[in-house]
Amino acid sequence: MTATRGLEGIVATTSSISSIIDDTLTYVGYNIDDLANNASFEEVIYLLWHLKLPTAGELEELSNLLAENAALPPEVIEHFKMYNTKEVHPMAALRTAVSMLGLYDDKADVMDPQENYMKAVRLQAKIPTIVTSFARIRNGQEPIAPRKDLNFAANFLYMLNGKTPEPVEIEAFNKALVLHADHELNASTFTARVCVATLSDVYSGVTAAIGALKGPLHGGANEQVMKMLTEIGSVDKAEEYVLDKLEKKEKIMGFGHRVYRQGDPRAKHLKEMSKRLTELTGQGKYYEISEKVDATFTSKKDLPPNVDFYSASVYHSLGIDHDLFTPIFAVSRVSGWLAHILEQYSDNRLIRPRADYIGPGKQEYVPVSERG
Ligand SMILES: CC(=O)SCCNC(=O)CCNC(=O)[C@H](O)C(C)(C)COP(=O)(O)OP(=O)(O)OC[C@H]1O[C@@H](n2cnc3c(N)ncnc32)[C@H](O)[C@@H]1OP(=O)(O)O
Ligand SMILES: O=C([O-])CC(=O)C(=O)O
Repeated sequence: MTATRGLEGIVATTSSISSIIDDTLTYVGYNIDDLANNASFEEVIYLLWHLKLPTAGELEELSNLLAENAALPPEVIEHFKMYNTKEVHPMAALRTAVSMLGLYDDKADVMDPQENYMKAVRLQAKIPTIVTSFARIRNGQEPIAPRKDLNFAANFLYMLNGKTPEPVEIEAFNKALVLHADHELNASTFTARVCVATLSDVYSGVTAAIGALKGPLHGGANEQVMKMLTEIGSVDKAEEYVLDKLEKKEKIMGFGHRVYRQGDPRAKHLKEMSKRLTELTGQGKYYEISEKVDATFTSKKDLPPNVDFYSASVYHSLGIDHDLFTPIFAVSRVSGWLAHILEQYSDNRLIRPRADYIGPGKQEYVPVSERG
C-alpha cells in the first residue's frame, strides 16, 4: 500500500452535483458563469438539492420554506450571552450553534429522505440567522428577524445591518453566494460526506464541515487575505510585501488551488465586483493593493488567485466585519454540503480508507515498573 499525500488526484466518490473538468466549473451541468450572471441563490440551492432548476412555483415554495424556518430556538440566542462573544471567533460560535440546533430538532435522528430534506431546509434557513444574530449580540444590538419581502441575499445584509441594502449590494452579495455554493469534493464537503456515511445525522455532518471550512488553507483564507491587505496598507508597499513573504517561503493567502491549474473561473467575477464596489464605496485602495499583490505573486509563481482572494475586498466594501467572511462562506457552502449529505444518504457506503503504516516494527511490551 502506498499513500497519496493529501489524497491528491484520488477519485473518492461519484456525484451528480458539481464538476470541475479542464478548469471549468459546473453545477449540475450549468456553467458557473451563466449561474453567476443570471441565477438567484435560492435557485442555486434548489438546483443543488433537486438536480434541476426550479419552476416559478417550486422556487416560491422553497423561498417560503426558507423564510418560515429562519427563526432560531430561543436557547441558541440565549447561549450567545453565556460567553464573551467579543473574544470568540464567529466560526467557532457557528460550529457550536449548529451543533446545538440538533438538540432542539426532535427529528434530528430520523433517517427518512423527506425528514432529512426538511432538516436541510431548516439548516439553510437558520445559519444566516445564527451568523447575523451573533454579530449583532457581540455589538450589544438585538437580533433582527428576516423580512418576507426580501430575497435570501438581501435578508442576510438586512439582518446584519438593520437597514435595507441597496440593489447593487444585493446583486453583489447574491453573486458571491452563488459562486461559493458548491465545489465538488473540497475538504469541508468531503468531511460532511465522511461523517454522514457512518449514518450519523445531518447536524453532525454540517458541524463537522464547518470545522473543516474554518481552517486557513480552506475557507478561513478569505479573512487572512483581508488581514494581509490591511497590513500592506498602501499600493506602493504591495510588491515588497509579497516578495518578502516569498523569500521567507511563506504562503500568500488567496492563491493556489488543489484542482485548478490555469485559474479559478470564479475569481474573475469577484475581481470585477471588487473593482466596482471598492470604487463605489471609496475603498478603491483595497482593489489596487489586491491587483498589485496578484500581479507580483503570479509573475513569480504560476498560481492564479482562487475564490477567496477578491472576495475579501468585496465583503470589506460591503462593510462586513473581517471575521465574518468565513461564516459568510458557510452561509453559502452549506447548500452544497447539504446536497452532498442527501446524495450520500441516497446511496450510502461507509467511507473508510487505509493508512500506509510507517511506525516502528514489532516491539515487546515492558511493564511500566521496568521502563527506564
Ligand atoms: C475555498 C478554498 O478552499 S480555496 C483555497 C484557499 N486557501 C488558500 O488560499 C491558502 C493558500 N493556498 C494554499 O495553501 C495551497 O495553494 C492550497 C492549500 C490551496 C492547495 O494546497 P496543495 O494542493 O497541497 O498545494 P501545496 O501547498 O503543496 O503547494 C504546491 C507548491 O506551491 C506553493 N504554493 C501553493 N500555494 C501557495 C501560496 N498561496 N503561496 C505561496 N506558495 C504557494 C507551495 O509552497 C508548494 O511549493 P513547493 O512545491 O516548492 O513546496
Ligand atoms: O475545492 C477546493 O479544494 C476548495 C474549495 O472549497 C473551493 O475552491 O471552493
